[in-house]
Formats: sequence, structure tokens, C-alpha cells
Amino acid sequence: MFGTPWADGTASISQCAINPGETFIYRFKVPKAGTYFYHGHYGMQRSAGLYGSLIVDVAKGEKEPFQYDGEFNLLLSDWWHKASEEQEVALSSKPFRWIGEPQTLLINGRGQYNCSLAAKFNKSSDVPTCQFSGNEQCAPQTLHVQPNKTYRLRLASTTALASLNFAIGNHKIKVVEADGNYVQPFVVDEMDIYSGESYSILFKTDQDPSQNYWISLSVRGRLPKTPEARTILNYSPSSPSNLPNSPPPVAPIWNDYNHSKTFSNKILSQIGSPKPPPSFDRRIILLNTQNHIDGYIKWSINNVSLLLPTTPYLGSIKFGLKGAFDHKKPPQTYPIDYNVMMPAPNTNATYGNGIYMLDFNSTVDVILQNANALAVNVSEIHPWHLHGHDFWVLAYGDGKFTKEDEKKFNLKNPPLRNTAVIFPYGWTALRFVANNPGVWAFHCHIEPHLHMGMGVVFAEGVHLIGKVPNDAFSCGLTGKILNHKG
Ligand SMILES: O=C1O[C@H]([C@@H](O)CO)C(O)=C1O
Repeated sequence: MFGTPWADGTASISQCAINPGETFIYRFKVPKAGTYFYHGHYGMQRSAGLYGSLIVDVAKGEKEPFQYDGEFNLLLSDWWHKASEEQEVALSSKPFRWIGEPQTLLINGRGQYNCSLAAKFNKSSDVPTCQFSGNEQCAPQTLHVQPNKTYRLRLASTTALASLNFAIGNHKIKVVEADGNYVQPFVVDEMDIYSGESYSILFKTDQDPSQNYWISLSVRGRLPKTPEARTILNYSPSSPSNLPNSPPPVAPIWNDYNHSKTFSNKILSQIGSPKPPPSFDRRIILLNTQNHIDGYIKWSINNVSLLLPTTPYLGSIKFGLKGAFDHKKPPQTYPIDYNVMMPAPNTNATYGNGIYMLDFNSTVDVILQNANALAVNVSEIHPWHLHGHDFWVLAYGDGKFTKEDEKKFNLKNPPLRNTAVIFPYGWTALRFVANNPGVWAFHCHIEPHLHMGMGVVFAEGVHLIGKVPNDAFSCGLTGKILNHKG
């Protein structure tokens, strides 16, 4: 979002939530071709299915740095049989009730949960084979291909919780784009995709065309209780109703984090991509912990759990309102003697809505520091997503980040992205230039985790923003002012 920070869609941050019956028009520039998606950013509405793909084509006369004969778009998500409002209530209850694992993984909104397409390959389970004729609304969306061609597959994950692994049986995949940025192409058998991420991959239809092949989606990073979602790669002239003869791809073990780290470390920027500034002006270290507040379970960042204000920051800063949020600076780091391998010794976190004011055009380093959650020996994956910017992913590391770890930074060809994971008990170092006037959310893209406070807010150059459409600010204190003015 460049030049229109009020069109970023984050309730309480860039605008007021859109009430039932209201209309809000998002008008914005699309400066960069790539694979994106949009979604509701209020409460847990993304979990409820409020999302869709957003693909930006290359401008007329421009070319992609790779070629392909056809293209498919797969939006990946997860699904619960309980309504998202009920989930919100459970997460905000005392005692805390966790939402559990999703009932289904979805590929373009279609999945299987009480049957398996590949049941005949699974000898140990009594799950029946799915009986789809192909016309049902829930039948998997088959990918029809011609032999000996190259296809582009656009993948984006809007999952509420699940980290995913994606594979096409018997086919290699070449990764060429990540989060709307071209990457140095590399070939893998399968790949991870975390919530908030998008990719383009290329694959060649170089297999026996008398057969069909599996496309599989499985859960990573959490003990999977959710069956794999499948669809079929259908080679012409083979019939789309022929289930593949080969067994489906074997998913990597859910907690094989080294496997995931290997994949993440393969992602490098394409030659000629913008390089990061060689040094930073400000470093913010963000400790990710799970804590209690008054008996509620929360996620907190440097011991502060984000509780959004009723007046959107963008409006309250623009209008110069003092009382709309806490103007104290949130903590830049965490206590030096904190042991990230153990549950928080002081599990009493606080709520907060302060924001990190960044100097316009300064270079900011963020070190995301993972830690133990509330239970011993538990540390989870968190995909962090930054609004309004791409950042360079300088390094992933294990344990507690120290100054020595700066040596590990890749300043030569780090990938530009808008989402990056922290692995259990690890850290991830990001760098970005605060060159986009606005107020920007930076948060764990796992929907229940954001709901439980796992986010921070950055602001820069707000004084440089011109006239903001009033209908973004018709709530809270800005709403009162606008009402007065009539
Ligand atoms: O936020 C979370 O809460 C639960 C668990 O930690 C507490 O029940 C879980 O698995 C999460 O990811």
C-alpha cells in the first residue's frame, strides 16, 4: 500500500471496521506484479473465510523473468466446523479454551475430512475413499494439463493456524517468486508455505501422460490431527476421474524443523534485486512469549500483549488526538538475563497499545526472538507479516540472538518478503527501510495468535500523508470530531 495507507484494511490501525450495511471502497495502486491475497483484518474474520486471491499482472510490454505455457492459482486455507465467533469467545474465556486443530485443509475452498482420495494407499486407516463424481461443490478442483509443458502455479496461504507442506507427486517444483518478489530459482521435491506467504512455482509435465498425479497438502509444525488435502494433476488425454496409481507424496515429519529451515534458507533474492542498506539506524528486538494476564492466556511481545484501541491510530495521529492510545514507547528489547528455553518466570504480562514511531527513511532491524510458550518444552512456529513494506530476511538462527550473530547476516542476496517465520526456540533477523508514510501492523499471521495479542504497530512519516478519506475514521474519537464538523 503506497500512497494510500488508509486502504490497508487493518481495523483500529488504518481505518474503522466496516459496520454491517456499510460500504468502504478500497482504491490503491498496484506498483508490483506478483501473487498476493486479500482478507478481512477484523477479529477472526479471515478464519471465517473472508479472503481471496489478488494477482497483479506484469505491466504491458514487460516480461516475467521466466516462461510458462499455462497457469493455475491455488489458495490454501484451513477450516473448522465451529464458527469463528465461537472461537473468539473460547480464546478470550477464563479458563482459556483452545480452538484445536482444523478439521480440514482446503485447496481453493475444497477439502476432504471424513474420507480420503488416496484411502487405498493407507492400509492402517479405516477412512473411506471419497466418492466424488466431480460436479459437487466440494469436489477437488482438478488441474488439467498437457504433457511436455511448463506450468506456473501460484500458491498463497491464508490459513488461520496451519503451517503447510505442498507437493506434487513425481514432479519437481521450481520456486521463482515469494511474496510478490522474484527469487533466485531453485528446485525442490516439496515446499513449506506459512500463513501469509505466497509463491509462484514452475513444474514440467514430464511424467507418463497415461497417468494422473497427486497434489498434497499437509500440516507442519503442529502434531497433525488434520487429514492431508488432495487434488489431482490430470494429464491429457488421461481421464480426470482416474485416481493416480502411484502413492501420494510422503509429507516430511511435522516436527522436522531442520527440513523446514533448509527450505527457508534456499530462498534468496534474484540477481539484480534491491540490496539492503549495509547498516541499520535502529534495532528492535521482539521477544515472543505466551503469558497470563489476570488468568487469561495471551501472547505477548516484550511482555506486552497488543490490545487495539477503538480509534484507528492513523486517524488519531493525523488529527493530533492525545488520548486515543498510550503514547509511551513500547519496549525496544527484553531483559538480558531472560532464558528463552524456559517458560516465562513472570507470567504476568500487560496489555498495551503503544506504537513504535520510526524515523522516516531510517533503516530498521527487527530481531524476532522466539521462546518457550507456557508449557515446558513447547515453542511454536510463528509467521510474522509486515504491512506496508517488504523486508529483507537477513538470517535465521537458533537459540538466543546475540551481537555475535550479526556475522550470520546475509547482506549480499537476502530475499525481500513481507512474511517470515520464526522457528521454535530460534530467531529471525529482518531489515527494512521506513519509507512508507502510514501506520502499519506487524504481527503473527496465525489468526488466533493475533487475537491473543501477538502483534505490534509501527508508524512513520504520518505528517507526510495528505488528505485522508473521512469514511475511514467514522468511529471512536475521530468519529466524534467528524460528526461535530458535520
Ligand atoms: O496459542 C495457543 O494456545 C494453545 C496452547 O498453547 C494453550 O492451550 C496452542 O497450541 C496455541 O498455539
